[in-house]
Amino acid sequence: MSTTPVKVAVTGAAGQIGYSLLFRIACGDLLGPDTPVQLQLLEIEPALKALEGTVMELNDCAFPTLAGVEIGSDPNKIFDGANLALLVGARPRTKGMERGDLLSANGAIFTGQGKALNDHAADDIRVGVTGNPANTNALIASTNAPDIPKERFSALTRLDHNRAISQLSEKLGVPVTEIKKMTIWGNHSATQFPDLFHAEVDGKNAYDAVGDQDWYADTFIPTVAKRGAAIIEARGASSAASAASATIDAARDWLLGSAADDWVSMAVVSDGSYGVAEGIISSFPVVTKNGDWEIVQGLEINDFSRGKIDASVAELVEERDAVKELGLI
Ligand SMILES: NC(=O)C1=CN([C@@H]2O[C@H](COP(=O)(O)OP(=O)(O)OC[C@H]3O[C@@H](n4cnc5c(N)ncnc54)[C@H](O)[C@@H]3O)[C@@H](O)[C@H]2O)C=CC1
Ligand SMILES: O=C([O-])CC(=O)C(=O)O
Repeated sequence: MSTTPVKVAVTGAAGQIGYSLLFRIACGDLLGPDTPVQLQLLEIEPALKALEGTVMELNDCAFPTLAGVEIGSDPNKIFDGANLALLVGARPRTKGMERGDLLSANGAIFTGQGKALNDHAADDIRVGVTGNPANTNALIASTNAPDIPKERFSALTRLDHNRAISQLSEKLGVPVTEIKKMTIWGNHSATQFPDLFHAEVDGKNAYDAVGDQDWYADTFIPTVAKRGAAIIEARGASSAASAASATIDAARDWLLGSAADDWVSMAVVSDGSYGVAEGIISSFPVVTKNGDWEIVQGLEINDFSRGKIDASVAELVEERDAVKELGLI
């Protein structure tokens, strides 16, 4: 095992996603069995007592990869020297809300955290935002961290990506391992566009394998895009273990690389590719390597996809304008 621990900061550590995420990171699911991790956990003051209990449990697991745990409510201290920051801490929506309704409640969290990351994180910092509305919160954090390259911020659409794979696997009766090149475009919201036109099932085109435009448009897309709401309806609380799992998948692939015959969905700063407004944080198909990502280029976008991508991008532009109005960026 290498000796220098990777410092992983997690915010909202006492929340429900945190309760799953911390144990997965600590046991090596993020960086593998040979890389020790130091957890640096941020919570608001009233939640620190509960977090102390979680830390007791982390210690009780005696994970060989867990080098240490620090907790606190000051982002300037908790982000000090962090190599990876997973920004989960934010209010979840409840029944009947859209994630965008959380902008005014959660947006301000990401200004202060962006500044603290800017001033204290390690030079190689990567920042993954899970807290909703994730894309625009990532934009707020990035804008408030002008010294950190914009490419170091991403928002989580990997849960949507995994949901799309799972739904397709169920429909076609194939294992999830046979499904490659899934893409979520746009916002982590009900306007997101899960794209089957470029996905593959056992090497063949997924849209053709389904062969049913009505199922694609009227069942698959809304099921994936509204899965978060369906889980809130069923569980009475928003998805937690699956969100933690996707947060791990996304960070692991970003740092360690995506598979050679596949790509992943990540919301990253747009360079204008595929006509997506420059500067917003929108989900694309990306390949990753050593902590860097590249948008997959050259995919043909048909009229159906164009309309869906444009609608989701329009929503992101509206969210950007709203947080500008609120003085957060
Ligand atoms: N992008 C995605 O795919 C998903 C995103 N989410 C979002 O993740 C966020 C967290 O969800 P849960 O863990 O279920 O919520 P939760 O309410 O169980 O936990 C959130 C935690 O964040 C803490 N917190 C609040 N303000 C903070 C601050 N300024 N600094 C540090 N910690 C702070 C709270 O004290 C709480 O412990 C929500 O916004 C939720 O909507 C949830 C599922 C999927
Ligand atoms: O739906 C929500 O509010 C939580 C979330 O982001 C998801 O499950 O995708």
